[in-house]
Amino acid sequence: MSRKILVEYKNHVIKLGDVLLGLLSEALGLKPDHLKAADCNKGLMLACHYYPACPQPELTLGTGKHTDPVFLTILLQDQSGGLQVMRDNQWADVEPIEHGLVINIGDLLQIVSNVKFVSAIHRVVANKVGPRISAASFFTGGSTPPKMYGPIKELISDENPPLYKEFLAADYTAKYFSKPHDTRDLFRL
Ligand SMILES: O=C(O)CCC(=O)C(=O)O
Ligand SMILES: [Fe+2]
Repeated sequence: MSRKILVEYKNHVIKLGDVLLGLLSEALGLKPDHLKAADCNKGLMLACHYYPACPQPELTLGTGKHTDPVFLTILLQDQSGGLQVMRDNQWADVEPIEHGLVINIGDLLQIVSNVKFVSAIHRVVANKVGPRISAASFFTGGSTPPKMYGPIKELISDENPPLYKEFLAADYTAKYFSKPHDTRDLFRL
């Protein structure tokens, strides 16, 4: 991707992120700007993936099973296929839709929503035909100045006590990359 296209793409992703966070705020019964005001639209990171053709796809995976340690992921995938999401304890193919984007709820949105939203468990299977290319845009949250995140106060009540403690988004990401197990559990109350 050329630098110019990348900057243009990034600007579109930021706009879409704001729209999505507005809708997600409303879905939580909050004001449309709630998640944006909490800097959930900040800290955009782009990861471009290149999966070469694999001679023995049954022996490996393109990307192992995981959840994204972020608020929201906007994923652009080519037409190869291979992305799968866990649904009812089974892997379901996320069929590529031409010019379509895949939106993933990440761990941080699960935590601030106090599990009203659940982060998507997904993986990418290897493929004999290739390469496959994808570009993932991650909203990792506000880090300058560092910001504490935890279940949103308005969503907490006696019937819905907080399920997580507060933490810095950057600490969450650091723990995610240093521990082999489910990072969401590390912040459980
Ligand atoms: O390549 C893909 O479609 C998904 C990549 C992914 O899950 C990630 O970067 O977190
Ligand atoms: Fe992912």
